[in-house]
Amino acid sequence: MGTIPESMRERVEETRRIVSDLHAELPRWGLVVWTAGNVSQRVRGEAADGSDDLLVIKPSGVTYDELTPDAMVVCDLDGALVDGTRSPSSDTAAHAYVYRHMPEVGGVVHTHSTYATAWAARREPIPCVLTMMADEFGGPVPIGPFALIGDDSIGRGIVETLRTSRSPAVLMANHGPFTIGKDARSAVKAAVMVEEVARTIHVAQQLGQPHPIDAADIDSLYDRYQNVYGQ
Ligand SMILES: O=C(CO)[C@@H](O)[C@H](O)COP(=O)(O)O
Repeated sequence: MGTIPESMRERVEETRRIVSDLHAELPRWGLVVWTAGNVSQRVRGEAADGSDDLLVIKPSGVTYDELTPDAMVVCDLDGALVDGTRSPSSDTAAHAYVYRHMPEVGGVVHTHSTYATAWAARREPIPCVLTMMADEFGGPVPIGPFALIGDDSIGRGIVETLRTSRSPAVLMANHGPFTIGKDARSAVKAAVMVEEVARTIHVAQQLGQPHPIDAADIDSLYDRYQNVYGQ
């Protein structure tokens, strides 16, 4: 097992608190059952290429009411355990792959939220027919390839899909949503929003054919929301 560099210790402990708190948002927003979801955040090291970055993630199979900052696990970007008393999430390899190949990403979330996962089961991208989708996703929410857990397959599928999309969410085929963000809070927001639009558009489709939004309007909405909205 590696060690946390002295220069990163304080930021790692703060990230443990952040990631522990954000896991409580998954059941709060109805995104998980039992332990079926995880949140991680990158802790940047000293190396310019990010090779000494670390990630903080939940321990595998632990229910959300048992999670505390001290229970959070620290890994390197190969997914190897650096600090922690329990095994890291079974999705750690996927989170680590995303951090290695998308240096701008600071947070990753995975859930099996019902409506988004139903779209994943059908391998159907969520069409951009809501202004909320244009705001948050800049277009459709794409489908990633079917990939088995256990190696870099899921992470590779996430990166290959999101590299060609403005969306911070990808629906991995027959599995469920993975989301990314500049930090873990942004990735949790994307997980909440992808479940919301998956539900709304599912309802809309029960009533008829949703009307598409023109590409120019999607661009305008996305630009405003990403660069003007909020504080
Ligand atoms: O999708 C899977 C397993 O197939 C995982 O997302 C688990 O559902 C959550 O695993 P842990 O984070 O508790 O290891």
